[in-house]
Amino acid sequence: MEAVVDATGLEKTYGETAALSGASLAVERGEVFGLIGPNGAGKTTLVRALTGTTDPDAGTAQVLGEPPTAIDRDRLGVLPQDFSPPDRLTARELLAYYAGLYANARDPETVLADVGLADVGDTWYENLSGGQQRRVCVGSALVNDPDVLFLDEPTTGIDPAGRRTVWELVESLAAAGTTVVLTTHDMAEAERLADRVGLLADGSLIAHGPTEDLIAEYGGSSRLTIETDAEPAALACLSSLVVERERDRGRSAEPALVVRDIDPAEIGTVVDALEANGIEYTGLSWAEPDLEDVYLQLADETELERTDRARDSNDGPADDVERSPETEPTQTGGSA
Ligand SMILES: Nc1ncnc2c1ncn2[C@@H]1O[C@H](COP(=O)(O)OP(=O)(O)OP(=O)(O)O)[C@@H](O)[C@H]1O
Repeated sequence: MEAVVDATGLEKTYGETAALSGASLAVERGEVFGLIGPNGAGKTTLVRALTGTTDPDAGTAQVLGEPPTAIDRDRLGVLPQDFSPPDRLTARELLAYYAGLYANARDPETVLADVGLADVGDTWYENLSGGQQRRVCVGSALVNDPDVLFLDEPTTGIDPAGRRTVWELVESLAAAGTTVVLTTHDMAEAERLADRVGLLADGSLIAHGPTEDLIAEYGGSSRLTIETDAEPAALACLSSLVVERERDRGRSAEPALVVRDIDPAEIGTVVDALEANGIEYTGLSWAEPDLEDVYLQLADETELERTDRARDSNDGPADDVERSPETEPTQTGGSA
């Protein structure tokens, strides 16, 4: 299939900082590609290199078969992370203004409704809430009905209902054939929207693939989390299972007991064992691994690698240093 976005070996350095260090990626027509990665990983720089708003120091990028600076602007939609339109125009006027810049723009009224802002269309941009402002920005990025749409953290600051509105909009655009590249820190957003996800760390794509493949490869096992004040007794009565004390991300800052690799059908056995031993618990939740597990696993590996590299450079030449298998990169500089 034809790659609509095609980048190889992109490098970009700001002073001492390597924002991109050999990033490669290929996105096919009609695909939604989600870019995830820690703060400072290089996501925005990659989007900027792909949309012609920054020149890479090395490497090549093509969008729709052209260098990014040569693309017909009617075919490209870009929502920068820090887009700020004029304050003293209403949401409706802003969308009409941006529509007016293109030969074949969508009807701005339809776009206003699509981003869920029909009832605040006459409010000045400066008086819209942060989430409403971001929705106007999303609308203005796609008002030209682009063939390729880059969205840099499109839903930051948008409430859960508004986020769903934007997700549905992206889904309907993708269904109609628009190629979408989006960066996000919201793993649910990447999991829901992206056909493929790429994890960027230290300026290169260290893993990429369909979400389910990444979860199968890096996500680990299912877990049953048990919150109880009687941890020693619970550990003793569940001694036939693999139980560890872990922080259950997203719920409580306190570590809890976690039974790993457990089938939902076995939850009853655990509950029976706890009750038979008179162990009270305040919470019991089961979860399958998801993209957040992949992210945390790979981010941990990257951190380990970075520590390793720093230690090697302090120790002198790395050639004679033996690395443990746990700290080997999972995939480096691969092309998505
Ligand atoms: N114009 C610039 N001048 C100097 N340094 C920059 C510039 N743009 C980016 N950087 C640096 O390059 C690195 C990558 O930044 P980038 O904004 O691409 O990361 P990101 O993955 O988008 O981060 P975030 O998730 O926080 O948005 C960071 O260390 C950043 O400080």
